[in-house]
Amino acid sequence: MSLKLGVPSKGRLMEKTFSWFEKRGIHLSRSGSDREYAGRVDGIDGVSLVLLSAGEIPRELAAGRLHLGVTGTDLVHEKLPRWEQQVEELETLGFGQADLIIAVPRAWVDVDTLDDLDAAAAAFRAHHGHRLRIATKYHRLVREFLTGEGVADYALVDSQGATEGTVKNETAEAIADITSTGETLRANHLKILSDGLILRSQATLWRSRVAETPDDVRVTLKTLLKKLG
Ligand SMILES: Nc1ncnc2c1ncn2[C@@H]1O[C@H](COP(=O)(O)OP(=O)(O)OP(=O)(O)O)[C@@H](O)[C@H]1O
Ligand SMILES: O=P(O)(O)OC[C@H]1O[C@H](OP(=O)(O)OP(=O)(O)O)[C@H](O)[C@@H]1O
Repeated sequence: MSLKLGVPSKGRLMEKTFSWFEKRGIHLSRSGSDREYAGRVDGIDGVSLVLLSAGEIPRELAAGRLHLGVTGTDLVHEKLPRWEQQVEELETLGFGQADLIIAVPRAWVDVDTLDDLDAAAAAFRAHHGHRLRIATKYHRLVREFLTGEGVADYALVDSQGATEGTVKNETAEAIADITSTGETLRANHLKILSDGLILRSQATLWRSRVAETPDDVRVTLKTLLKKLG
């Protein structure tokens, strides 16, 4: 049996993950055409590369179909309830840094904190007859955070991309999304609440706690982790 290593199949996370491994003597590459999601591993025997969406890596680790996987902290915490029981964080990789935050329109001059948001939400409901809408793909993390902070009078609306645009498009009044440089927020006239940081995320190497690990895989894992330092 081979050790299955899951890596994001495209974009910045894939390229940076490939270079991170390369620096440690392990060459990961996509085999075949640009559009073919098959991979190869040179520099160590017994490891198969599985290329898949960053968002699916947590589930595959938790199902034991991957032994190791690279994906963001945000995706593991969002997708896996009690994630510590299912995966072990082996190493943070120093890229893919992004903050999950709550942001509101810059024009809301009286709303700078979660308390202000809570007050605005009550006023919004009284005025519009429905709850203030927060667009996000991070449903679990946002709910847990707002419950902990005592904010209750809102509704989450699902947004799987271009989340900052939902305010302009009038499908939400506020958003909870990842920000890195802050450019997308600025371009969409949004501001982060001063106490609206939910989670700091970065690309991380995770080990499945449930994947079947026969002796040959155990030996490969040991060799690999030694190389990765
Ligand atoms: N602007 C950014 N800068 C740095 N990291 C980011 C940025 N946006 C997202 N990320 C991180 O990259 C990882 C992958 O996010 P992304 O939303 O692209 O994955 P995904 O949902 O699997 O995408 P897809 O389904 O399109 O492959 C997440 O951990 C996220 O925190
Ligand atoms: O703070 P910034 O540097 O501007 O980066 C933040 C943006 O990056 C991510 O989007 P992505 O490019 O992955 O596209 P998406 O909207 O389809 O998720 C994230 O969802 C933000 O929209």
